[in-house]
Amino acid sequence: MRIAVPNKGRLHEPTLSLLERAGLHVEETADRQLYADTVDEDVTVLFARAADIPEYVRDGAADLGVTGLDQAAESGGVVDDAAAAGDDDLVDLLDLGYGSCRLVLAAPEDGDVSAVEDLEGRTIATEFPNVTRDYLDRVGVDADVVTVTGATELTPHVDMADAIVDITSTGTTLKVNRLAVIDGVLDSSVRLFARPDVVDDPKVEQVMTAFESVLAADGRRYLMMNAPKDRLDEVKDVIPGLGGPTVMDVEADEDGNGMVAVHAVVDERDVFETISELRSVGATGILVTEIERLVE
Ligand SMILES: Nc1ncnc2c1ncn2[C@@H]1O[C@H](COP(=O)(O)OP(=O)(O)OP(=O)(O)O)[C@@H](O)[C@H]1O
Ligand SMILES: O=P(O)(O)OC[C@H]1O[C@H](OP(=O)(O)OP(=O)(O)O)[C@H](O)[C@@H]1O
Ligand SMILES: [Mg+2]
Repeated sequence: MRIAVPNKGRLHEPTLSLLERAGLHVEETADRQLYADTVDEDVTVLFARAADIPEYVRDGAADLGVTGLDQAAESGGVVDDAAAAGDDDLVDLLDLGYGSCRLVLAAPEDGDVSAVEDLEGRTIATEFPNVTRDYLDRVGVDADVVTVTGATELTPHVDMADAIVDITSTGTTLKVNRLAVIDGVLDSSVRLFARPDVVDDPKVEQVMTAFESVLAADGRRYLMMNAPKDRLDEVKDVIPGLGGPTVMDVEADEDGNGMVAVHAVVDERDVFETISELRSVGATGILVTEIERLVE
């Protein structure tokens, strides 16, 4: 099975780190190599440009792809439900959470375009012509779409376009180019995409479970402690655990009081407060560790 992942750009590093955390270590390769093996002999990684990955998956060069929803939507149909997928659609299997950005319609701050309706018969420049045309159809506005391959923000200032559809995240690029957002076109983040015919493959489900386990571990911590047996109920009340803590008998303390070891998964935001509460109900030897993966 082949997974296509970004070969460079902002999505490259976080994707490799996700594969690593998911237990799919990618074997070292010389720079710019196109393929790499992983520790799983059935899984090969194929490095491609983020924008090309959807096409690699649709064509069958890869079975799975990791890239932005914006790129997948630009290349053709994307569905959430494999049962509803046409042959040429991609199935959006999993939101991997990073690469969050928005495709927006923007126009010069002091210009005469303040709503999409103002663009009737005018020109929009973008690196995403298909997403832009779909959007214009949706809102019922007839405008010309000009495709550019970069520096889109410049085009309204050189009379190439009246507005643009482009990626924004912090908003800095739009601001320095004196462009104001007029409408949202698409919310994007990095997803795991599959071809409809491989969705039920056990290997695909295995990769999905591995990725999900990494996402589930994010923001969670593992708490371990000893507690007096007779105060266990109070300890349990304090821990906002995942399906209740695990409790194991341990040796009695020097005074012969029964002790238990308590393990629990907690939200990292709760750790600070939980620890002082645990101490106040008699817990000792409290240990907090990171979780690499969590299969719920
Ligand atoms: N500013 C941003 N914030 C968050 N995500 C972004 C941002 N810009 C782009 N992305 C996401 O990353 C994807 C790839 O963008 P990136 O800039 O890494 O590659 P690229 O521009 O295709 O690289 P290159 O042009 O060098 O090949 C985009 O399709 C989008 O999903
Ligand atoms: O809202 P902001 O945080 O300013 O981010 C938006 C900018 O980020 C991306 O460019 P990138 O940095 O990838 O450069 P590129 O044009 O070379 O791809 C995108 O094309 C926007 O220009
Ligand atoms: Mg870029």
